[in-house]
Amino acid sequence: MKFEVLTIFPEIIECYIKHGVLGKALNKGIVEVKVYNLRDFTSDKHKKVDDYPYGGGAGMVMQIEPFYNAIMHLKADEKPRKLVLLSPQGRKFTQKLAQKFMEESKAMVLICGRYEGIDERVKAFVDEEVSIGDYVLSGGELAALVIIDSVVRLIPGALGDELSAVEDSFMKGFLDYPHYTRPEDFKGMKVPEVLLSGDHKKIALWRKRQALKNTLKNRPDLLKNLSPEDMRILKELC
Ligand SMILES: CN1CCC[C@H](Cn2ccc3ccc(-c4n[nH]c(N)c4C#N)cc32)C1
Repeated sequence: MKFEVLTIFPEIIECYIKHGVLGKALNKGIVEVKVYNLRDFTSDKHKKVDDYPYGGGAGMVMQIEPFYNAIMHLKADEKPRKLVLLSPQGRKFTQKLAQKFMEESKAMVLICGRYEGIDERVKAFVDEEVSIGDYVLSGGELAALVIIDSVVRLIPGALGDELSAVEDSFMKGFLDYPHYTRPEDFKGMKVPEVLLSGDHKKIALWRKRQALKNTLKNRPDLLKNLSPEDMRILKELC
């Protein structure tokens, strides 16, 4: 899968993608990320990308020309790609949408604005407008990284043999169970006995109960379409 990112801060993207699962997926050739600086698609000597808003108001708005020039440059190879604009006005990004992007797109262009936003006419050249959540960020780059990270995790082989995104919370429809590692006793805070028992059936049941308990407490909205067994466990918790 190929990601092409349009931004005025390429370093934000370039720094993050070197690390962790994403860095390994890049080294394996499972994913490719190319970052384009929108200033390289300007036509003035000052590489200007913003201007005052028509109609007045605070702040600056990003001009359409650098976005248009960059998109036309990418489209010159005539390869199919999904163009995604990151914006607070977009549809909510969820695990389900990450799965859809992974399944349907061989290449994605992630378009990152800054300032007060971008000229509305850019939307005529994009396929999707996506928001990662109901809070205001300073630009689209963090959102682009969230999308890249969550989509790459779903690519077969990206997590390595021992791990799988299938086990990720949100994929299962509820939150994750608690995790513990050494030491067994930290200042009197002990690891739950069941995790030391070696009884895998008991451990699995304990983890399921804890996951459902966490979900009931923090994200009851996720508790839909539970299996009869999970519903039985949930009822015991209520
Ligand atoms: C005061 N203004 C308000 C509107 C947004 C301005 C900053 N900005 C400029 C471009 C841009 C792109 C995405 C996001 C963003 N914020 N929250 C999310 N979930 C996003 C996503 N995806 C934010 C952005 C600041």
